[in-house]
Amino acid sequence: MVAIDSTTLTTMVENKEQQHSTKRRRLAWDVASSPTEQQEVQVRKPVSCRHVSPPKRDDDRDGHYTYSLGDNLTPRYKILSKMGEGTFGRVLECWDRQTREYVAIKVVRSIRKYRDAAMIEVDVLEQLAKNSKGRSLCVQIRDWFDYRNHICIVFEKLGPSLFDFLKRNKYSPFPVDLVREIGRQLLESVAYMHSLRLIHTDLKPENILLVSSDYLKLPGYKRNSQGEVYYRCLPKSSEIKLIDFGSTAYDNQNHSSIVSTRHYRAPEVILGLGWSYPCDMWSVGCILVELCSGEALFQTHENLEHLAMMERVLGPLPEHMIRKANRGAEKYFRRSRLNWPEGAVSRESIRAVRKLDRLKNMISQCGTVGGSRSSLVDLLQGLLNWQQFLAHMILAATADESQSNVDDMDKRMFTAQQFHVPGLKMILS
Ligand SMILES: Nc1ncnc2c1ncn2[C@@H]1O[C@H](COP(=O)(O)OP(=O)(O)OP(=O)(O)O)[C@@H](O)[C@H]1O
Repeated sequence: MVAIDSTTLTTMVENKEQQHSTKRRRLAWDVASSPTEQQEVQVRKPVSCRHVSPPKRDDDRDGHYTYSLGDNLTPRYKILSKMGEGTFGRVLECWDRQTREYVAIKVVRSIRKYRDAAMIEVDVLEQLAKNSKGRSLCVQIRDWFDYRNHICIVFEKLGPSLFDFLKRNKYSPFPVDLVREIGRQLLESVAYMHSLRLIHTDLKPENILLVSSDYLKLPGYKRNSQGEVYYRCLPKSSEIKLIDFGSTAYDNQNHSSIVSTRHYRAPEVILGLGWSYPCDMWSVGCILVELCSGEALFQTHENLEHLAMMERVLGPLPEHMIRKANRGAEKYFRRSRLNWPEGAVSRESIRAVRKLDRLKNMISQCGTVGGSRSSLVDLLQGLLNWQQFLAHMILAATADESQSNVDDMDKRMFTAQQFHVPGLKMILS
C-alpha cells in the first residue's frame, strides 16, 4: 500500500473544494520515448503494429494528459470521447481493441501526489474486486498501466452519474421509489466497503453512476412560459455503482483531518473530532435527501454556516460534541452553543440558513405519502444522526480498553445498544 501523508490528503480535499506499500510493478507502456518503450511495444505486437502512439506532447499546465480524439492510448486503446474530469485526472471513453469492448480509462495527472493516490485507488479496486464474488456494487477495474508518466486505470464503462442525471433534468427530484432503490444499493455498497475496513470518504452524487445510460422521457407537470410541456427523464434501470476510490481510507490507518466534499461532510470532520465509518453514512443521508428534493441539502462553503444549517435541519448539536471540538473549531461556539446568527458573515448567510426546514418537513414536501414517508424520515434521521460518530467511538473503545477518548459521561449518555437505524431494515428488506 502506498502511504500518502495526511497533509497531502488534506490539501487534495481542499483543492477539490475549490473546484466545487507495496510498490507495484508498473507497466511502462510509453515512458519518455526510451528504448524500453520500443521493446514494450514490440512485445505487444498483435495490437501494436498498426496502432502507433501519437508523438509525445507536453502535458497541460495542470499535469493533464494532452490528447486528440481518435488517438491511441497505447496501441491497445483508441480514445473516443471525454467522459468526465475530476481532481485526479480525466476519464476517457476508449475502444479496447483486445477485448472488443468500450471502457472508461482514468488518465491521472502526472503529478506525484495524484500518481500516489491513484496507486491507492488501484489497491482498493483490486481488493474490492477480489472479495466481491462476481457481483459488485463498486465499479470494476479491468487493468492499469503507466503511460508517459500518467497512471491509467481501465474501468468497465458505466452510464451517467446521479449528479449528471439530476442536472440534465433541471434538478427535478427523483421519485421516492427510485430513491429507495438507489438508497438500498448505496447502503449495501457502503456496508460491503466497511466490511473490508475501507471508508470511501467521498460519497456524493458525482461518484455514484447509473450502470446503464438508457432513460425514459416522460411529460412533466410543469410548462414553460410558451405553454410547452417540460419533459423529465427517468433512468430505465435503477442499477448503480460506486466510483472514485482515490480518497478511500483504511480504518486503521492515520486519517487526514479533513475528508469528504463540503456538502457531504459529517459534523465530526468539521469539528475535528476524528472520523471513521460514520462519515460515509452521513454522506449517504445527504445524498438521499438531495435525490428526493433535487438540491444539495447543505449548500454552503463555510464551516459555521454549515453547522448552523445542520442545526436548523436536525436540531441542536449535542453538548458533548461541542465540548470535544478541536482548537480550530472552538471559535464557532460561545457559551457552549453555536455562535449563530451572531457569527454569520452576511445577511444572505442568515437567510440561507433560515430557508431550510426540519428534516421531517422537507421530506413531506417531496411527494412522499403515509408509510413510505415515515420510514424514509426514520432512515434519514438514523443516517443524519449526531450520535452515529459517538456510537462508533464507544464501540471502538469497548473493543479496545486502552482507548481513553470516550469519557464515562458519554458512555452513560449513549450506549451502543441504543444506536440503530430504524429505517435501514425497511430499506434493505
Ligand atoms: N467507469 C466509468 N464509466 C463512465 N464514466 C465514468 C467512469 N468513471 C468515471 N467516470 C466519469 O468521470 C468523472 C470523474 O471520475 P472520478 O470521480 O473517478 O475522477 P476523480 O478525478 O477522482 O474525481 P474527484 O475530483 O471527484 O476525486 C465521473 O464523475 C464520471 O462522470
